[in-house]
Amino acid sequence: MPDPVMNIRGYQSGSGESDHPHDDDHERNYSPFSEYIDHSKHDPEKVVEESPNGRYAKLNSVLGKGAYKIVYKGIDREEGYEVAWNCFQTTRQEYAELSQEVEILKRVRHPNIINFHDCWYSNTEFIFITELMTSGTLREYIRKLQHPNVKVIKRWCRQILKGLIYLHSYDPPIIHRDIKCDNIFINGAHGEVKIGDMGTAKMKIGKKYTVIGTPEFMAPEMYEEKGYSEKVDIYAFGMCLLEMVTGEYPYGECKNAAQIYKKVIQGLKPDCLATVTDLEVLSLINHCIAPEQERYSAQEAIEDPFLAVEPEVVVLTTNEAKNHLTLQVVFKGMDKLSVKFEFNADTDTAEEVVNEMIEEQVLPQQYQRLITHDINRILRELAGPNDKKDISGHHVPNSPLMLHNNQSQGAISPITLDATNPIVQPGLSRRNSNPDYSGDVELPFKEYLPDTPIEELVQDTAMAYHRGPDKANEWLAKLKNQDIMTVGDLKDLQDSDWAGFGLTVFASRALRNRLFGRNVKRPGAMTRSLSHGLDDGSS
Ligand SMILES: Nc1ncnc2c1ncn2[C@@H]1O[C@H](COP(=O)(O)OP(=O)(O)OP(=O)(O)O)[C@@H](O)[C@H]1O
Repeated sequence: MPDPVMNIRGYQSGSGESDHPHDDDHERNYSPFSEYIDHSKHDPEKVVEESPNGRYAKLNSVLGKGAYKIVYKGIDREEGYEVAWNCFQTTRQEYAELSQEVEILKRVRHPNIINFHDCWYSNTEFIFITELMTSGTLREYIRKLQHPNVKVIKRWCRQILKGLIYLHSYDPPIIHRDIKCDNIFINGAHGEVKIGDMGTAKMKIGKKYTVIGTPEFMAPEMYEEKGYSEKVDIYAFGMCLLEMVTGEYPYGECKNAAQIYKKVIQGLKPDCLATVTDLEVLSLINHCIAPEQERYSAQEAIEDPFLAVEPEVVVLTTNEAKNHLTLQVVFKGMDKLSVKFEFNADTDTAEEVVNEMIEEQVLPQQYQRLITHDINRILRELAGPNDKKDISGHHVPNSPLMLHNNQSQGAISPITLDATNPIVQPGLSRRNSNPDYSGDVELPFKEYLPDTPIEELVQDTAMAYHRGPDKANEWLAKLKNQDIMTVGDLKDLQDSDWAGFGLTVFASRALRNRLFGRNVKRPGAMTRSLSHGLDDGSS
């Protein structure tokens, strides 16, 4: 086996400074920066070079230098915004070999990955234009904030993982190979986090003394020449998280790459791991730096309890009597799921409605207690100090605020919208996991003749609301139990008759909407709305 230490890229000192101890090597092969250094003395806004097509201009302003490339500020003349102009020393032959990679990079588009706009070869350099990041790297931020608070760390982690989920979902997966806090950039006032230094991993492989990663962040399998998978990015992410929470560079106790290598292949963890006291963080790090077979995927990591987003219930509208409410479950900080539903304080209880939403797979079970608790809090606040409840939890209608109403108003509208991170719901096809999908009825309105078999209505409804055959059969059994055999049998029923079927509020609403044509999607009625009630009268 070749000496792996000779095969990894320039060791960076544990002090966390971005020095490049293999400068010798660079000097031997080329001197990428010396010809540019004096430019900083001149006007930083001066255009010093243009792209072959004239669209991009390089300004006389260096944004940063790494071991391999020098990055300048540039301008996209067509769009009128600033870009990063990256110069990477390489041969024309190496550049030609990269053409396939480059085509892939051009197609990579994700809010948590730095955009790659264009590239060309010029005068011993591979030049590529990327999105410009304005606020430095995560590593600089960690140093600046000293100990970033847990909320900030969670926000960073979710964004990095969303980027990784996207890259790893390619077939074959795109492996970054050099995830570390120096390659994760922060943008602007909102603290957007993006993965950078994309696609240069392959280029670096060709360089002497270099490979693929940074020793402190390299998974054990990367040191062995047996091949590795996208899980190496998760290992590196685990090390980034360790750096975020401790402020220390992992394996800072090691003096050189050889020492790190020895520890990593023996399964010895970085010393600073022992200083992590928060058990949730520790568990997530351990799942990320575990041996490859046991290691989390990016999706599993984002679903880890440490990163789970706690839902909150908000009141959207209430009537004057404050007994008919429109509530919404919001998952703050994550556009994962939002559920709007109506709640009749006289006839519904938080427990029943939440159970129903879980039963209908509109809400994940794990939030049952939290959401129930939140709805009850809202009810208490709305009812004020004189509120009374009966033994079943229903509001007693002697409260001056409460009007009695026998009709249950609970209608639940599932909305699952996030192009990059769709929540997985049985019966909800991936086809629907795009931002244009409003989560409700997809079939066109249909007039059912009275002698239409009840099966047809039930099947259409289940399909329209993305419920599987199991649900349809369950609804059908309940209706048939009450001798409902045709659509005609249902049409003339009163609300109180519907209550006798034992269907959930959701199922009754869905069937009635389908039957009577409320809220049925017609061509052009698709909205971009994140929240779309079953019974919101929008159509
Ligand atoms: N898109 C960008 N926007 C703003 N600044 C950037 C951008 N990309 C890189 N830089 C700056 O240039 C510096 C060098 O870039 P980078 O670290 O990616 O180079 P590298 O040669 O690939 O280095 P290494 O492999 O050591 O990470 C960064 O530290 C950063 O300051």
